[in-house]
Amino acid sequence: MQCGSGDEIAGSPYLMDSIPSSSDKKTLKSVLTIPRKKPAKLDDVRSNGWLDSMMSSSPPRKKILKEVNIDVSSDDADVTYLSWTIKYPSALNSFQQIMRQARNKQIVIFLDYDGTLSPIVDDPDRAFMSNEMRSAVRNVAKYFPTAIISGRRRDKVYELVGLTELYYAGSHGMDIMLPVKNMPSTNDSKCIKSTDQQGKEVNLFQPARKFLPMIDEVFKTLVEKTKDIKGAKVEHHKFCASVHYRNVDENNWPVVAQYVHDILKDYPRLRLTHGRKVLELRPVIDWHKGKAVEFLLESLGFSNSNDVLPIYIGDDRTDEDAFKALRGKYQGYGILVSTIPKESNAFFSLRDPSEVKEFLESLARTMEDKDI
Ligand SMILES: O=P(O)(O)OC[C@H]1O[C@H](O[C@H]2O[C@H](CO)[C@@H](O)[C@H](O)[C@H]2O)[C@H](O)[C@@H](O)[C@@H]1O
Repeated sequence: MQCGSGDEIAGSPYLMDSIPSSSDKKTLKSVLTIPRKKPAKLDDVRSNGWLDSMMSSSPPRKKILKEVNIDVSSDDADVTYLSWTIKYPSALNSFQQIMRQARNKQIVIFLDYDGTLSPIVDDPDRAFMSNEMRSAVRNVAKYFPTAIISGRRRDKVYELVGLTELYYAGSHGMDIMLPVKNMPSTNDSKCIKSTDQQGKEVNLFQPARKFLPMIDEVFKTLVEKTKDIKGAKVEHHKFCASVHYRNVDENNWPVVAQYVHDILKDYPRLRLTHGRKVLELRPVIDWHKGKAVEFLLESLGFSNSNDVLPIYIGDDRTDEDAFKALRGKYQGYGILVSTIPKESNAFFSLRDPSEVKEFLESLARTMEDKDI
């Protein structure tokens, strides 16, 4: 990726005041997308590794292979992928092995949403899951407790999935809804009573509640700061906020990053995580998708690790916390969804949401066959 040099962007704060000559239309186009008031300097994000992380986040498969000097002919790409699956075998090819491991145990399914149940698309508001995927999830939930653990806000992910029979955790696990009977300690200050979409009484576990006003404030600041950056999009996820740069001209990525970096300096109790072409600001509390998985397992009555086989399917860096957690006490299986080889704490792999659907269908079919 070509990032703009510091000089290109660190000139006058009012770039539009000096219009380039008509022969330089390309430059004009890129200048037009640069915000009028930009951060004073971009040095921090050039030296702290943020830009490298942003560049390597969710790259197209061809680009990655090119960057590591692999000829991008599809045959070679397939060979590279196949050798990677020696370390992270396909969960489809390993299905019988997984089933053998699950003998006499209760399988519990955890699913990430974006990139796992729905394909990655440019507009986060249009990341819909297919009806076929919805039926696959519905069928699997008939036999196994099933939870969705998403970076999105809980009500949004519920709206996208639309299945009442699942457990939902939003904001990277910082907002978990459970039936009243499942909440371990209702006296806990992190738990509050509420009602679900059907008016049923539920408990909410929200370990970052006190951060709500701070996230509101940061969200507003982010919206204001990035409003002139073409393609930038800020999302409020209740307990965290996201700044998307997927649709921002690459020359402006340092500007986006520096804004976020500058805001974080004013909020030492927030930290940054990188997702797929998204920067996420979240509370510094020791809570993430891995903790949420452990919390759900305990709340659902599976604290005896010998009785349960948890399976977590996800595609993002934030899912790594869950993969890592499953390698501990529970000896469960993380399944990484990826079309490109990458290092992971997962055990198995699946290429894309269509393989996720196939895997879920196989799980449900195995149980249906037992029912007959
Ligand atoms: O934990 P997840 O359910 O995977 O949520 C992670 C982030 O997903 C969304 O962004 C990602 O998907 C978008 C739609 O395909 C895509 O446009 C974006 O580039 C991806 O980062 C969501 O919008 C984020 O806020 C979530 O944190």
